[in-house]
Amino acid sequence: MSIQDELLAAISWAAQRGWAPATGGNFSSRTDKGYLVTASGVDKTCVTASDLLLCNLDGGVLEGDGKPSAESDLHAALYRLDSTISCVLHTHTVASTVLSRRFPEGIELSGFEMQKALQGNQTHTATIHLPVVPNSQDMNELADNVRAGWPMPWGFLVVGHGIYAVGSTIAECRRHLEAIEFLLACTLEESRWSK
Ligand SMILES: CSCCC(=O)C(=O)COP(=O)(O)O
Ligand SMILES: [Zn+2]
Repeated sequence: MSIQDELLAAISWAAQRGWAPATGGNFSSRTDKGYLVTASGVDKTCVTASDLLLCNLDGGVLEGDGKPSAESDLHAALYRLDSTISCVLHTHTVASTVLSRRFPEGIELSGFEMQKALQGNQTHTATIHLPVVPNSQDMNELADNVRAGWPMPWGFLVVGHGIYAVGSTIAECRRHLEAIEFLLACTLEESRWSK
């Protein structure tokens, strides 16, 4: 499968799960010339090849019509920051939005078997830290917030905004995104126990 087709499949997969409501979310994959990224403001449930733009690593458009994602410069910053990142998938979900507002200093996870889906983890007994960074409409500032907490091998949350998952392949990035979302859904559910 081509990178373009694999990225389109990942976008459709995420959007069908309701993780990209109201045009929220943006998705990209590294290519030999830069990265392919979703156009801004498109309905992510029906993205086609014409909704993808090819950008260079400074975020400049090389090919494609329309405007790249409003958050394209953050994708570019991530590809520049870490040469092992080949895919960035960003979603807006209820669990990530609520928990990033509740825990802006980051989220500790332990005891979940699903932690092992996050690269480098072999046991549910470890305590792992899911980083949360402050939101900004300025992508340079948002990228600075991410750089301040680097490395973030699976991705991070942005306060009141959503999940940015990263991976060395599109498949790994999908696994990280799904695992993070699952772990956050469990954490949100558990927060109801004390009520
Ligand atoms: C509709 S949600 C606000 C914008 C946003 O956070 C997002 O992820 C989508 O922006 P894009 O320009 O990539 O469509
Ligand atoms: Zn967003």
